[in-house]
Amino acid sequence: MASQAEGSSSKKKPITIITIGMAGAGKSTFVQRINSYLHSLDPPKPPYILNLDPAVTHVPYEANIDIRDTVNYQEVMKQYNLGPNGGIMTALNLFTTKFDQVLDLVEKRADDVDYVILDTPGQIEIFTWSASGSIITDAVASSLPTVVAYIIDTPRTTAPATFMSNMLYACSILYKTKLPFVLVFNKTDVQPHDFALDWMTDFEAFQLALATHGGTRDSEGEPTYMNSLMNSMSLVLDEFYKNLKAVGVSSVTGDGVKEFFEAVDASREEYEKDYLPELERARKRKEETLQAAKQDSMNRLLKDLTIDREKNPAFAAQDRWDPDAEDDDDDDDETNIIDRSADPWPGQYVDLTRAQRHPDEDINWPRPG
Ligand SMILES: Nc1nc2c(ncn2[C@@H]2O[C@H](COP(=O)(O)OP(=O)(O)OP(=O)(O)O)[C@@H](O)[C@H]2O)c(=O)[nH]1
Repeated sequence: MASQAEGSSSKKKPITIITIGMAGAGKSTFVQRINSYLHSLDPPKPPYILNLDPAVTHVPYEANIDIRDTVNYQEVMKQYNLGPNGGIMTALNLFTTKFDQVLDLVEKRADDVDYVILDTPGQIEIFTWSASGSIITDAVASSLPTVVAYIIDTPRTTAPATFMSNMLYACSILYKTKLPFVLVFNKTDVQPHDFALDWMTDFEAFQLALATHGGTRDSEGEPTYMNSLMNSMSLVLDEFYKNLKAVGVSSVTGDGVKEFFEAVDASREEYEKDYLPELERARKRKEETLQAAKQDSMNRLLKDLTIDREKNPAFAAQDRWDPDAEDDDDDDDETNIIDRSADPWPGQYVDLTRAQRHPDEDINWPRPG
């Protein structure tokens, strides 16, 4: 996949915002809110939106590309005999096989939009711990400046242990993706996020909250194992907090959305300074390894051919490669990702054909996990 992020052009490339968060944290409502905020600007800056949740029944915004137009998740569950999570993951795997088309559509619109927004499946691990989630994230990030918006349900994060679990999860995503990261404390209309900022900036404030929260001492008044563990982990997290931006947002009232975009715009620089050079290094390493492996295979092939020809000169004389005899089964030209803003939607489409080489083949690919 060609990187275009480093190319120079008069217009800045759009920033991709990948929204990730626990089930019910408010991802879809947040996407709807930032979408309406961008529309309300003068001049308006309508974003390009991708819905990657195949199981959602309703999204409160108009997606440009919707996974549900390509893969019927109910059908995937039936065909592959899967439960709901396996169905979502397999649907995402199937969609990922077409992601080059998605990127093409996004890149075609790169000159007209400033923001590309990805709404991810409700079950966070389906996106963050699956191969398809990584492929999608890497593909997008190698093509456009990208930032992860980690949506947190603030009212449900006021207990120190829950707060820490959520932060550890965020930390794991940050280190996995290595992308610029914005923590979005959502639902501030219900619960202001000051306590969270306090805990993130003042280590002792968190320790105090931990010590005074119920269940942290055993019957003899000693700190519990859990309490000691959380104490140690909060030290680790202290380092992690330095690497990210945090904003409080209410997706219902729109409070904090402006600050969110300031954080996103500031992340562009971070992406260019930290992520891109690392991406280039990784690419170069991969290219060198590939070249070395190719050269090695070629040397071995030539050596085998020489021995073969010496042993069987008659066969060697007939051994000619006929390019016309090659099987031409390259069906990559097939297009079936739909940009709703450009094409009419032809109806529900289930792309399972590529998973089976012939109709009665009894295989279950791609498997979840
Ligand atoms: N009060 C308040 N409620 C919110 C806010 N954002 C989202 N909600 C509510 O939180 C619930 C979950 O919101 P969704 O946007 O569906 O959350 P989600 O993370 O997309 O949910 P899944 O994809 O199903 O995991 C809904 O009832 C929303 O109305 C907010 O800022 N304030």
